[in-house]
Amino acid sequence: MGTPPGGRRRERRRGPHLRASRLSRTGVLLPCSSLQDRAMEREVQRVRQAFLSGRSRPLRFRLQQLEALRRMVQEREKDILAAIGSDLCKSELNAYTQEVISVLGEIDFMLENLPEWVTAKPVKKNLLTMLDEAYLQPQPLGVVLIIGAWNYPFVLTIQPLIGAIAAGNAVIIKPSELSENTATILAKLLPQYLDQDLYIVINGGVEETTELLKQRFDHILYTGNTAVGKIVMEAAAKHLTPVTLELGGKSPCYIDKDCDLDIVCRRITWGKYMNCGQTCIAPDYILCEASLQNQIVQKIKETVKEFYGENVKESPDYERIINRRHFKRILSLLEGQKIAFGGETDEATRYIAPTVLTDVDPKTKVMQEEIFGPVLPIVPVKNVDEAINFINEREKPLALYVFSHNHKLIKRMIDETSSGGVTGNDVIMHFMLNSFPFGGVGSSGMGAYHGKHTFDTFSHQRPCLLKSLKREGANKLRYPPNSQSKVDWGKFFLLKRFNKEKLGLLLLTFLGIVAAVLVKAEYY
Ligand SMILES: NC(=O)c1ccc[n+]([C@@H]2O[C@H](COP(=O)([O-])OP(=O)(O)OC[C@H]3O[C@@H](n4cnc5c(N)ncnc54)[C@H](O)[C@@H]3O)[C@@H](O)[C@H]2O)c1
Ligand SMILES: CCCCCCCCCCCCCCCC=O
Repeated sequence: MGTPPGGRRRERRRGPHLRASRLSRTGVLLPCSSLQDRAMEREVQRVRQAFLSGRSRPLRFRLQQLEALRRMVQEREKDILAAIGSDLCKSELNAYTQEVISVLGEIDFMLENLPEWVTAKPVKKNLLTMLDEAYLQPQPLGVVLIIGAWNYPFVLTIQPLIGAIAAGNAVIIKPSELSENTATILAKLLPQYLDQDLYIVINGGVEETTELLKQRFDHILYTGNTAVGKIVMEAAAKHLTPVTLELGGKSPCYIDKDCDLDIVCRRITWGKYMNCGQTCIAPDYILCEASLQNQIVQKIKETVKEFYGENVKESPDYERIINRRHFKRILSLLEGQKIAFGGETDEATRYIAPTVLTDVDPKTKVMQEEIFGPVLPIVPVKNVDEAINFINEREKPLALYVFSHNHKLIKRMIDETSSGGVTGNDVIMHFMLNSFPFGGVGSSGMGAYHGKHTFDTFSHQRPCLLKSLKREGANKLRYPPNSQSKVDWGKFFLLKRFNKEKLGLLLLTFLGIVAAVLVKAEYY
């Protein structure tokens, strides 16, 4: 079990940390001044120089760095779990299953598949290129910036890093300052295991992030809220830097009458109250027929007792809200609502009990913003049609959940709505399958990562066509002066069409057969 949240004492510690406005990299602290701005620029330059040295590119080097990262996680596991524990009041066991497992799994997956992914892939050729070499070569983008989130501060920062290293990039990692213990441990450990010039950690708050975003990167992957996502994208646009935005939204959960409510409520309770509701893909609210409401409340209540015991506050499996700002924000969502159970809070420890709200009016505040806390509103709807309309009238969510024995209903819900990802008859679990791209759509984000998708996000698929300086006769067809005969040849080569009235038809046909045979021989 990590250090319990220190309430006011911890809040005070975080204040000066931000005001000091320090750029800390491997323990380097700088004064708050324009000197710092130039220091930021120099740091990015230093990383770029390291990238330009070319040493991040060889497969052997990437594999070594990934192995070193795995060693770091294994050797310093206790320190990492303690840091996550202190930030979110999370037990070591939960920190391990919710964060460390995914990181280790992702590293293993990369190590296993990277040799194949980095290999150039031949592409299908046409008649114009049949004698040439044509392939796609994945190449690193350059210097990428990863801005991590605080709610799963380890996995949401390190998982993108794994793919960025695998793709051969240099990386600047900016952990969230809200999860300050994890940010500190990352700044301490990563330079001990990874190349210190290619992969650096810059810690700081809004001021440092703002300064960092003025620099030029070759890609930015940001995880966090939609408002800051827009700031990141605006800053990136100044340099035409591509972005991956892993944002949030209100992920709906539709419960059909035809289902096993015991199991449904157990799965929803797990996904909603894990990490005290601070999960980007947690079910945000429930849509169901009014007749189901009371049963759902009763079953979630029973499950909460089964999971966390009589006294949730004492459970090692129940976390706390990250800071006082978010604690107060969540409390304000309860105003005027019918609390079916839960609702107990403790400001000193930022505890909010697992809470369910019933008969929630969609116009109230709790239905206007992502909750990101352990509060579960139930909004009654007449039927699945109304549920689909309800979802489609709102911003596209990061996740969608639908529970039913009726497979056709689940398929219909998928066909007629849009969201980043979907899990049918469960919650959260699509995050755990790394063959899926993880990301949002519309206001819940753009781009995606996990597994090969992270490698692709941080790679440029470079089309390479290698010709010979011989065979100039055929190339003359495209040089001026143009003629009808050249156009006919062009049609033949590119459109596989030829003018039947023209002489030479027989010759073209013959050439076509020869070309087809050659292409086949070249391609297979
Ligand atoms: N899609 C995902 O994978 C994913 C994962 C985790 C969280 N999220 C989303 O993140 C949100 C929760 O994050 P939050 O809203 O509590 O974050 P927050 O408001 O607490 O701050 C997020 C970060 O943004 C930075 N920031 C704030 N203002 C800034 C500015 N003007 N310029 C530059 N940087 C600035 C802060 O330094 C901080 O590190 C939720 O919407 C959640 O769904 C998404
Ligand atoms: C023992 C079984 C292991 C299964 C573990 C499932 C853990 C789920 C962890 C979910 C992490 C979710 C991260 C979501 C990102 C957005 O906030």
